[in-house]
Amino acid sequence: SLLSAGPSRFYDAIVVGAGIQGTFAAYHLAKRGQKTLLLEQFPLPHTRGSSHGQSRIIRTAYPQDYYTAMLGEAYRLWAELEEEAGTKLHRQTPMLVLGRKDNPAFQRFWDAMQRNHVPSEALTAESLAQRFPGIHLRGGEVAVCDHTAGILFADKAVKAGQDQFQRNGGTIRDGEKVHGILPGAVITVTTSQGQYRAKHLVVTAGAWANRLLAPLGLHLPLQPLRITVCYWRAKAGSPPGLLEKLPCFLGINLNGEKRDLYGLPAGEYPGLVKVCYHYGTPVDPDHPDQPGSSAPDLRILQDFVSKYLPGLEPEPAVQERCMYTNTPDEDFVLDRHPHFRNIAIGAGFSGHGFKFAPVVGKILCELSLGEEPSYDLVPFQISRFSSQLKAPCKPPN
Ligand SMILES: Cc1cc2nc3c(=O)[nH]c(=O)nc-3n(C[C@H](O)[C@H](O)[C@H](O)COP(=O)(O)OP(=O)(O)OC[C@H]3O[C@@H](n4cnc5c(N)ncnc54)[C@H](O)[C@@H]3O)c2cc1C
Ligand SMILES: O=C(O)[C@@H]1CCCCN1
Repeated sequence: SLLSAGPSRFYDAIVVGAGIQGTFAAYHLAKRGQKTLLLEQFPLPHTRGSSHGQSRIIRTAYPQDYYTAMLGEAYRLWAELEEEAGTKLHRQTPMLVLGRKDNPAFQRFWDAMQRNHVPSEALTAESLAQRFPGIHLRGGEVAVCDHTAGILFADKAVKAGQDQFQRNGGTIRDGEKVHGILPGAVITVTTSQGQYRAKHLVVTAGAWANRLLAPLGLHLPLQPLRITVCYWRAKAGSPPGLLEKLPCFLGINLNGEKRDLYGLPAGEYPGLVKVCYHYGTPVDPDHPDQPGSSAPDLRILQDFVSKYLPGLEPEPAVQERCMYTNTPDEDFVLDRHPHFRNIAIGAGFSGHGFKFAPVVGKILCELSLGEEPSYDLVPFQISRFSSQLKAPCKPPN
């Protein structure tokens, strides 16, 4: 029974899912003095979710002001974790936003960067060619450089967050899968190994979120996608240092693509540049190897690399796998369960959530404790989906 199981079965808060978001939710809860349990289905560290690998982009450039507004605090909290852990978790490198001047999506970036005074600089194709000779733009394309950007060391960051969580008194139980959540003033969580109780719960289950939420009457429009992460080698005879001198870049609708393409300079694999397509194949997170081929994404990438990064071999040298969990508008879900208000949900990070994790974790901590969140969460509310579905006609402008 629960009683005979001893006091370790009772917590102030439980967090389900130890990716980067759950790790930071747990970290903030523990720092706030909450006795917190972080549960993870796989033995840690693992590579079956969305938070593994060595690098993620951090940047202030965002088309939507509500993301840029979170980034000031995100940079500060990342630096705080670096300080606490005594490890470097990022390195600064400029990020180029590339696109056609007349492209509306590119203009939204550019306008927002001006509006929000992001330290940045516009580059013509000619000045870009001088500064970053590895990138070849084509007619009508320009670049704007975000000088605040950098690369987060993803695996190290997950580990550092979990270490600091434990240092603040938190408990991690990995290789332990949550099977059921029984809501109430005191919530009961049933796992592959036992039962735990807590007054506050955070669900940060990545691509598996709906598996846990559906039994609680919530079906979020989340689409897990399999992403092929590709690393590319310089052609024999390319100028030495070419790859290291590349910045991060985000190509908006380049080469006629509907989705963005992006890249990171060599670092994790010496001599290999990471260049990927910001989309993938719908996937069941428990069977990530099943049908649906990544060939179309690869062809998109090869065509892009051969035209825009001609110093690279047009065949990827290394391929890895990762997952996105996309919402229809690609905005996150940061909200309480509509009926069970002591359950906070963080989901649908849509391939751009890593940089925000310290702030996301703080928000989820506040939501789970029933506090007023530090940010306006309207863009992230669950109710935006139900109104979309219910409204038979467009609301008046
Ligand atoms: C290729 C790629 C590139 C990206 N690039 C960037 C970038 O440049 N910048 C950026 O900011 N973001 C980027 N992202 C996005 C970012 O990595 C994700 O938004 C973020 O990692 C999502 O974290 P998460 O904690 O929500 O999910 P996850 O890391 O998947 O964590 C969820 C965890 O919950 C666990 N879990 C699920 N169900 C259960 C259960 N029943 N019981 C116990 N545990 C459970 C899972 O095992 C998993 O560990 C990228 C993502 C990918 C894939
Ligand atoms: O969040 C980011 O900054 C990147 C941009 C490119 C696609 C992957 N995510």
